[in-house]
Amino acid sequence: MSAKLSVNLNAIAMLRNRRDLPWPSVTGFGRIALAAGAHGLTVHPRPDERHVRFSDLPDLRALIDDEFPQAEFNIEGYPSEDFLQLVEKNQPEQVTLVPDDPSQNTSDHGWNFADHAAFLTAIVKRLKRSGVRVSLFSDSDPAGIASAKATGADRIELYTGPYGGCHSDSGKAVKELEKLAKTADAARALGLGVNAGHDLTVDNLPALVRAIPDLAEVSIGHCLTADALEYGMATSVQRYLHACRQN
Ligand SMILES: CC(=O)[C@@H](O)[C@H](O)COP(=O)(O)O
Ligand SMILES: NCC(=O)COP(=O)(O)O
Repeated sequence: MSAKLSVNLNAIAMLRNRRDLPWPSVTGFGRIALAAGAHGLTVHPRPDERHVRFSDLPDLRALIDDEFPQAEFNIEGYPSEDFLQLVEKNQPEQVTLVPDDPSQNTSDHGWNFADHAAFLTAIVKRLKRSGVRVSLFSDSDPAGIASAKATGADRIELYTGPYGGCHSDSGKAVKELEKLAKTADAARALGLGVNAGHDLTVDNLPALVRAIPDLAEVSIGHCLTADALEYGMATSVQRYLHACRQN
């Protein structure tokens, strides 16, 4: 049982955007993630570019092509015309369509597949013409999966926010996990692959992977970036202390 790991670079980009300086480098941290064994990189460009910028995408595409050709690039977002053109220009291996409003702080729900059937079907058709794998962000709702399949998509990405939000309530987490597993079962039965993401952590990931044995990929950014800061802090302070001592 193992899922592929795609590292989401949005949190790194948000930190970089605090100042007009090139660090932390989005491409640099992408390189570190892939060199450490991550299977891919994820970005979620939003219309206001408050996280990853559109100009980051060609650099990430080139990083994968030039240095890690076995890795995958996953671009997530709401399928506006601008987003679709960004995808077509940067040729990711996978695109994940998310029903985000531009004003949303972060993604907080999946598609209502029945309500958006015609819209999604046309977009999936357009994207698949350029050879990209298409995944659709999905709530834990087995009843919606037949409509997801009917769009022509290849995979769903299970929205794991409600599961990740149960970090202090193990009983609730078990219930969320059951809903995720049932939705994954419905997807598998119809031949859809299953990805998952949002608020996944080192602590809540093992139970998810056990509950969905054929989970293809998880994309993780927020907590992984928090962990990177925590586990890199002591070394960084030591380097700065060394730089302070110049006598
Ligand atoms: C679809 C999804 O769950 C992620 O893309 C999530 O929205 C991360 O994006 P932010 O880090 O920009 O919130
Ligand atoms: N698709 C989910 C994703 O890319 C990362 O979500 P998060 O770990 O930043 O919550």
